[in-house]
Amino acid sequence: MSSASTISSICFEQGCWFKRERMIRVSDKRVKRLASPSSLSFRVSANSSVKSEKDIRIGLLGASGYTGAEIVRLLANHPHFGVTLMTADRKAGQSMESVFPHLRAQKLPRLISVKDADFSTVDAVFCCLPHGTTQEIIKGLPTALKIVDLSADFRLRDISEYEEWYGQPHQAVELQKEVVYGLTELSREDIKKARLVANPGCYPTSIQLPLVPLLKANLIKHENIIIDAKSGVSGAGRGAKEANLYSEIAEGISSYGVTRHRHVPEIEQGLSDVAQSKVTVSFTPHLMPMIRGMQSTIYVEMASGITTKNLYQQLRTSYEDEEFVKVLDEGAVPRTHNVRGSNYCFMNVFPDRIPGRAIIISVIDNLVKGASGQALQNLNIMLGFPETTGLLHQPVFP
Ligand SMILES: NC(=O)C1=CN([C@@H]2O[C@H](COP(=O)(O)OP(=O)(O)OC[C@H]3O[C@@H](n4cnc5c(N)ncnc54)[C@H](OP(=O)(O)O)[C@@H]3O)[C@@H](O)[C@H]2O)C=CC1
Ligand SMILES: CC(=O)N[C@@H](CCC(=O)OP(=O)(O)O)C(=O)O
Repeated sequence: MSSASTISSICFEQGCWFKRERMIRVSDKRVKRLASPSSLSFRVSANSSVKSEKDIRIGLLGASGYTGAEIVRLLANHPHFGVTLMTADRKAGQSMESVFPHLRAQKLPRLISVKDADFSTVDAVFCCLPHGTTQEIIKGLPTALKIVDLSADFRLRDISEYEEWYGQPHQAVELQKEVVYGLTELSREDIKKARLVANPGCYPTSIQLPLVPLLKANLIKHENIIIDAKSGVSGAGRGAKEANLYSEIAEGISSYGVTRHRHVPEIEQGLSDVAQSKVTVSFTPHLMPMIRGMQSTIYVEMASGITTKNLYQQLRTSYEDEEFVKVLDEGAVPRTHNVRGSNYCFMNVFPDRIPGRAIIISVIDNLVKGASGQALQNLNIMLGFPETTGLLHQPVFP
């Protein structure tokens, strides 16, 4: 690491001055490359003449979708990650500005097909492809790359469970063994060492964040957990589907995936791991007439002798040092409006009218903490940057 001292430029970030080499804790090889004066200035991406002055080159697979665009938006405020490679499917060949005019202020490479991408020109990849297409593609990427996959393709450890719930054979069984499930606040140490992180689904994020600390502390029962969850329509992606037309969504709500939503095994996997026994949940998602936002309302039975004050205190203690998970003041009701556009999860606990039961409400923005924000939080950790880098903006209200 001795060459790191040759790049000791001073940076101001999140209220502190850092020497640049303190923030870069990647491999020796990487630090050497960063130390070369020419590599510190401009780099040309493989697929266009766009250059990035930032020192980590990011590839974005599925950049023309909602989560891809959200990563680009967030990276505008990241001092180190510059997007130098972007792929699309139907929109390959187009400029990002034509697909997402709100991102026009950024200098971005043209969208290309995955098959034309040169991955030797990037340091890390966010994979924002539909589930079912991702295993095959990730399997072919250079092993030196750090990858955060936003799809569901690597979230389930049990291959047969994946095949049952996703209805297709797993294409990368060997790779699955090294995957770290990236619910950031609960797996930080593993994420630091990971090469491939499976970013959690939006519903599983909003549900596991409140339930994991309570199960770990044995404060709630493993049975009769009922989850009523609601999502904005952007959760379904940008691809055209009849069910997501304005006339189908506006002025109404609809349940879907009743009894068999594919997030059930992901939620149960996470909860069972901490409970150290099988936890099952009743989970019903709903589509709401809103663009972004997600609320999970969770009904639990408390362990014998436990009160909602105990649950509240446990959550407050668990998350007191967390930047992005906030347990609100007692009695305050979390609202999706208050986390919109941000990486926050707001939660609270309420006593049910029925003795022994509690109601937990958790809200996130499905596109940020539920997808792109948490993915950026994870890549920051994987590359040794402060995990809040590029994520400290305030929610947009209303
Ligand atoms: N939306 C959300 O709130 C969340 C999404 N996720 C997951 O993140 C991933 C991306 O979601 P989202 O951005 O919403 O999806 P979108 O449908 O908005 O975008 C999908 C992207 O993948 C590209 N694509 C589609 N099919 C293929 C293919 N066969 N080969 C290569 N590229 C392809 C599309 O290109 P083109 O536009 O050119 O067709 C587009 O860039 C999904 O796996 C989703 O489940 C996870 C958490 C939350
Ligand atoms: C509203 C809506 O359709 N939401 C998606 C979940 C989005 C998400 O988190 O999904 P992945 O597991 O696909 O990454 C769904 O229910 O399938």
